[in-house]
Amino acid sequence: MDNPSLIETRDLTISFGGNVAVNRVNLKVEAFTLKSIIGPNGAGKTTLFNLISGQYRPTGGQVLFNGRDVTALDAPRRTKLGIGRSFQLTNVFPSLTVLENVRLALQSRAGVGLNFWTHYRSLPQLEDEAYDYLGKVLLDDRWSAEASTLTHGEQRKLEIAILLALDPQVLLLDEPTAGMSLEEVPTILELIRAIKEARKRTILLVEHKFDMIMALSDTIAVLKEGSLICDDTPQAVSCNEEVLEAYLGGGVSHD
Ligand SMILES: Nc1ncnc2c1ncn2[C@@H]1O[C@H](COP(=O)(O)OP(=O)(O)OP(=O)(O)O)[C@@H](O)[C@H]1O
Repeated sequence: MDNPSLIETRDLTISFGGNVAVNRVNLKVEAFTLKSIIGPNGAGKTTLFNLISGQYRPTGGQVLFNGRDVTALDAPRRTKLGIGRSFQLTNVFPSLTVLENVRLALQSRAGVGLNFWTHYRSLPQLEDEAYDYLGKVLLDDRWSAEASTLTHGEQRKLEIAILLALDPQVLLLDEPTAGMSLEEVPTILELIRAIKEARKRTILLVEHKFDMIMALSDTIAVLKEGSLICDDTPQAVSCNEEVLEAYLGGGVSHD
């Protein structure tokens, strides 16, 4: 038998009241590739992410990770398996410094937990490593700042550094550059490109920035009103009639 896709959804569905936000979506994400999920506003992109990461339970269908059915697992268990998702602020401790936040992620990955004292010897090493992760998102110069004092763009960078420090097999990036200044965007773009080119991680990306999607994606999945209407190479997607129609009729945001 062929190797299973790293992530697969089968007829994945969720409704909120009468509103079917994700409708029988069959998606395959191959290991070490970057797939973007696009679609007009309200198409179900973030909801699909929440279903894959375990934040939402589907009303129908399955999520498989490495061939294993993980539909019944909650988000922390899926994170442990290797499905990592950055959440705006929910995994940032506002009163700790930027460096401490990343160090905590490294400690949780290493299973060191929050007990600093019994493991004090490893702290300098973890701090060096945390500092390196901050360097990757160009936030090292803010290492000593309290997280609550960061600008919106800096907070997003910190979330990405935390996610990288957790070292998941799959990175779910939901609009990683949202709220960033124009000068900050290229850093994140280059970081995602470097992660992709290292071919050690699999990336699922929701983005509205079209140029970024075209430049980075191996494949692009297009959602419209909760349904998957196309999943193909950037070139094929860009000339797909149904996709063009979905956007022309659906009001794509060009931010
Ligand atoms: N917790 C929820 N309760 C009720 N409805 C929800 C919930 N989460 C999502 N929805 C609905 O699901 C649909 C899809 O929303 P979703 O945020 O996934 O779209 P999106 O494609 O990410 O949109 P955008 O590009 O604007 O971020 C919308 O109609 C939204 O109102």
